[in-house]
Amino acid sequence: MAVSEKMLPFSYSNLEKEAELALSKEPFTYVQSGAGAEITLCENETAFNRWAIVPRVLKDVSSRVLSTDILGTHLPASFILAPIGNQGILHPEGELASARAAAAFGVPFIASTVSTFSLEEIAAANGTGSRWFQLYWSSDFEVTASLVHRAEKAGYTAITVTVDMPVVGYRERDLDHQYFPLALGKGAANFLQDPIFLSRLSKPPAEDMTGALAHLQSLFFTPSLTWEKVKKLREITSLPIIIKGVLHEEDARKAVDAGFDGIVVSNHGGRQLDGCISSLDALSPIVTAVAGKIPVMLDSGIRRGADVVKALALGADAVLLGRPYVYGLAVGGENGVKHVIEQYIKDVDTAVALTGLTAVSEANRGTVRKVN
Ligand SMILES: Cc1cc2nc3c(=O)[nH]c(=O)nc-3n(C[C@H](O)[C@H](O)[C@H](O)COP(=O)(O)O)c2cc1C
Ligand SMILES: CCCCCCC(=O)C(=O)O
Repeated sequence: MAVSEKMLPFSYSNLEKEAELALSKEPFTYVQSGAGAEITLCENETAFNRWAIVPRVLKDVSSRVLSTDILGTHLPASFILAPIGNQGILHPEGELASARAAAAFGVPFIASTVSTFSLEEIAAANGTGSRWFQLYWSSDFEVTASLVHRAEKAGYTAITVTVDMPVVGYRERDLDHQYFPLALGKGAANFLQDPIFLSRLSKPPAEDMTGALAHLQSLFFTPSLTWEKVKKLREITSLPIIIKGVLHEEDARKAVDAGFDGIVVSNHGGRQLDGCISSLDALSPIVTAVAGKIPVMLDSGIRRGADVVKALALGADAVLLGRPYVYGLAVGGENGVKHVIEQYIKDVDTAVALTGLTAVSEANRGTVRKVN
């Protein structure tokens, strides 16, 4: 029986196990692992267990609204697919398969700067679906601007700038394997098709791929990035700009003051600073600081429908789904991602009904209680 015909797992843990069977150890570890001792990776999930939903009964939940709109983008079940780079290490169709699956359900897809396929190829696969572009700020500003302009032209409707990677996290298990997909060229498509990037090379990639990838590595990180510099994005795009990777409420205030349009509370799935706060624990002070001025989204640790309800109850406007959908990709390509999306929609719907809500917008602080 072909993988795509097999019954795909419903539980996150079985999906992860199937992905492990489908992949060789290096790419599987790249997705599964976190930084350091993986305390934060683990905390991202256990933080959800410290909150319990306190359901209401006899509320007539026969009709339920799961959708929300964020910055002009419709989210059918209050989640978006998170930017995940290098998806070609998981399946030959990589982001193309994920973007097609997202479009089939009308779920927005965030394409990473370090995708295996270029943002134009992903846009073509996503078709009439909705998509945002995730930006890693390049130390060559003209390359950054070029990526943003290409994203605008290709129908991306928001820019999500990830700010939690001034340097890469100390990912011990990837170091053990000496496995770095960016260095292998698995996330280079956007650069190798960029006229400004290409103009910087002394030889075209076809003649010197090693040199092209070395140049990419040399401009990829910008540890000198500041609020002042990132504000320059406003001068080069009229699209909404969302800051991803905020954990401190003071930074959330700065994002509002700097005129950004949204925040993603995220610790990058525990892949950057091990020992930092879980996203869920960071959420409430940020929601208070932002005071409804801009949307607040959350990722890192969303594994089931009840997690979505808990995040919304604690003030998130929507969530990003990360590892689960790329495990689906590894196990079954486009069908695998479709399966995961379908199950999350059903699971959110079930959790909403059993919480006693008729719409996700009804989730509030009274929906949950801190239990330990
Ligand atoms: C394999 C992998 C690659 C990732 N690549 C990116 C990326 O290119 N850009 C980005 O902003 N975040 C990236 N992230 C972080 C995700 O967007 C998201 O914050 C994280 O997956 C959330 O944690 P969770 O998957 O455990 O829920 C990546 C995460 C994983 C697991
Ligand atoms: C050199 C590290 C680049 C990593 C880009 C993808 C990503 O964000 C990740 O977490 O992995």
